[in-house]
Order: sequence, then structure tokens, then C-alpha cells
Amino acid sequence: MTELGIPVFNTPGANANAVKELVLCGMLLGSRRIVDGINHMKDLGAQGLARERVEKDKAMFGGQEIKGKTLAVIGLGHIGAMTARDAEQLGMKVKGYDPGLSVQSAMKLPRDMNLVDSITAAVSGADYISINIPYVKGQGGTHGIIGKDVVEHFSPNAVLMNFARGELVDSDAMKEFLDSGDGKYVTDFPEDLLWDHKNCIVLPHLGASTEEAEDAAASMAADTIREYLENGTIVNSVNFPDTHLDARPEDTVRFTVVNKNVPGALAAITEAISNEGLNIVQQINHSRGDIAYNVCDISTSGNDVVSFKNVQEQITMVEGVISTRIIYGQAGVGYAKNLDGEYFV
Ligand SMILES: NC(=O)C1=CN([C@@H]2O[C@H](COP(=O)(O)OP(=O)(O)OC[C@H]3O[C@@H](n4cnc5c(N)ncnc54)[C@H](O)[C@@H]3O)[C@@H](O)[C@H]2O)C=CC1
Ligand SMILES: O=C(O)C(=O)COP(=O)(O)O
Repeated sequence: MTELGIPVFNTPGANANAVKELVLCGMLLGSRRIVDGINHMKDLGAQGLARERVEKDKAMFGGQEIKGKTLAVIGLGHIGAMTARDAEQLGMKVKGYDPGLSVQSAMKLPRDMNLVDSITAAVSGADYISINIPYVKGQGGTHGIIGKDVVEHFSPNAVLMNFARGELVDSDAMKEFLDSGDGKYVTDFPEDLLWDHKNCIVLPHLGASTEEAEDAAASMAADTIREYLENGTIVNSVNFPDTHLDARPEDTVRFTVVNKNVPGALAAITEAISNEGLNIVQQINHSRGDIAYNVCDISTSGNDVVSFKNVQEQITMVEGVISTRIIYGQAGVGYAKNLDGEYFV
């Protein structure tokens, strides 16, 4: 896509509320023996004994309340920050760890929250632990980040909620922990070693599976693409630079140019515009890795459509330019070079 000059977008945070609600649910599943109780009632029901035994058998499924307990949140992004905030509302003490905490997330955190400087410090003494960080492979990544060295700092009855990715947790270390005490692992991801462990509750990756999350992601994606098509703005792209644009001034057309991030391309674009006697009213040039994105608003006074077509044709054929677009009136019209360098409309 990058090679073709096409930005790819994602929808950060659109499903965060759905995941946060399931983390809270996971915490309750880990504090009360809800799953065991449901299974037991089904067994009794099948034997026609449910009503007869319910009051007697409930003593087998006692639990604990979450109010007053400590939750550690590892990763305070869209999901983690909301989880921290809501846990505090439920009467929990909350601490957290996130070396890359954004201002946007920091503003959502509860005021009394205890921010610590390591995962170990976060999990030590916590009754519940929620991991909400991305899975990143390779050196310096997050594979198995909840390993033996971290698990050995868990309280014996700690409940770990993993609604991020299965690979973040070292299953051997987790199995050893679950075997040795009354701790629990509530996860959205199956794991061969743990799926039928008596202290493990596994859900089928349901975190984002709500109608609301799907609607929010679809509508955010539509808004993002519309902004790009109509105004040239780039936000939440995984391969293009963020480019926030002022509104196009009156009596201008907007040229957007995607080019390889090489010396000389910007000068050649500007030169092509001035060679046609056109005046640039405002201009922006952002780059990310091998890609640069230029936006030039050009005055229309005294110019006709044909002269814009000419200059666009010239810009499109500049060495290193991958594609160009001209935005005017209400809708945009795209022009591009194909991969053989041939200009087409
Ligand atoms: N169960 C499900 O269906 C879903 C799971 N997810 C998972 O949840 C993860 C988090 O999602 P969001 O909160 O939306 O992402 P986000 O990008 O808003 O937040 C992630 C946070 O983790 C922090 N972080 C990264 N590495 C860290 C580390 N080693 N230690 C501590 N903090 C670290 C970052 O600084 C960032 O603030 C996603 O990466 C995804 O894997 C997301 C959506 C649905
Ligand atoms: O957004 C994520 O990271 C998720 O895990 C959600 O996955 P899904 O969209 O439900 O396949």
C-alpha cells in the first residue's frame, strides 16, 4: 500500500469501552466462583435437583468482593486508563505502570492513582492485575513479558486478567503459579497448557465483540477516510505521517502529493507550481520513514482548470512522486501515476 501511495488507517480506542467492560467482568469472574456455580447448577438441573440443593450447595462457591482491593493496571492506554478509572469508581485502590503514558490517557486516570515505575512494583501486593499492552515480537518486545520473574512477585491469591494478547504471558510460569495456590488467570486467549486448569477462565477473544464497538470502529473508519478524501487530512494512519490541515482557504485548490522521502522532491514540486505562474497560499510537508506527504493550497484567482491539470501532470511525473490528488469544490478528484510511471486520470 505504501509503495502505491495509499495510506492505511486504524481506529484506536474505538473498542476500548467494550474491552474495559469485559476486564471488569473478568475481575468479577475471578473474585466470585461464578463459572463454577453456573456449571454446578446445570449439573444439578440435569439431575432434577437444582431447587432442592441450591441453598445447601451455595456454600461451595463463596467468593470475595472487589471493593477495597488493589488493582494493578499494566498499560494505561485507551483500555487501561478506562479500566483504572472505573475500578476506582467501584471502590478499588488502583496502581499502574506505563512508561509511555500519553497526556490524553493521563487525563482519564483517577486522581488518587499510584503510578509506579516497573511491572514488578505494579504487581507486588496487588489483588487483581490487568495487562493492557500491545504484543510486540522480537528484541525489546513484549513476548512473555509476564514471565517467571514477574509472576514470583504476585500475591498467592492474585487474579491476572489478560484481555490483551495470549503471548504476553509465559504459560509455564502461569501454570506454576496456578498450581501452587489459589490465584486465578482470566484470559481472552486460549492456551494449550492452561485452558482446562481449574483456576483458569478462558473466553473466546470476546473483548471487542459488541455491537457498539463494531459501530464505533466502523464510524471512526468512515470519518477518517472521509476526512482524507475530502480534505487530505491524515490521522490514525499506520504508514503515513499525521497531517492535520487547516481548512482550505477560499479561492484555492488543494494539491496533495505523495512522494518518496528523497532530497529534491519538494523543490521539484514547488518549482512545477511556480513555473505555471501559480501562487502557493499555504503548504505543509510531513514525512514518515520512506514516505513524504505534501499539501499545497494554490490560489485559483485568475487560473482555469486546464492550468491546474497541466501542473498536476508535471508534478505527477516528478522523479520520486508516487501519486497526486487535486481537491476542489466539494469532492476530490484523484490522479495518479501507475507503477510504470505512466500518467493517468
Ligand atoms: N480482547 C480484545 O478483543 C482486544 C484486545 N486488545 C488488546 O489490548 C491492547 C491495548 O489496547 P489499547 O488500550 O487500545 O492500546 P493503546 O495503544 O491505547 O494502549 C497501550 C498502552 O500500553 C503501553 N505500553 C506499551 N508497552 C508497555 C509495557 N511494556 N509496559 C507498560 N505499558 C506499556 C503504551 O504506552 C500504551 O499507553 C491492544 O494492543 C490489543 O492487543 C485491544 C482491543 C480488543
Ligand atoms: O482490536 C483488537 O486488538 C482486538 O483484539 C479485537 O479483535 P477483533 O476485532 O474482535 O477481531
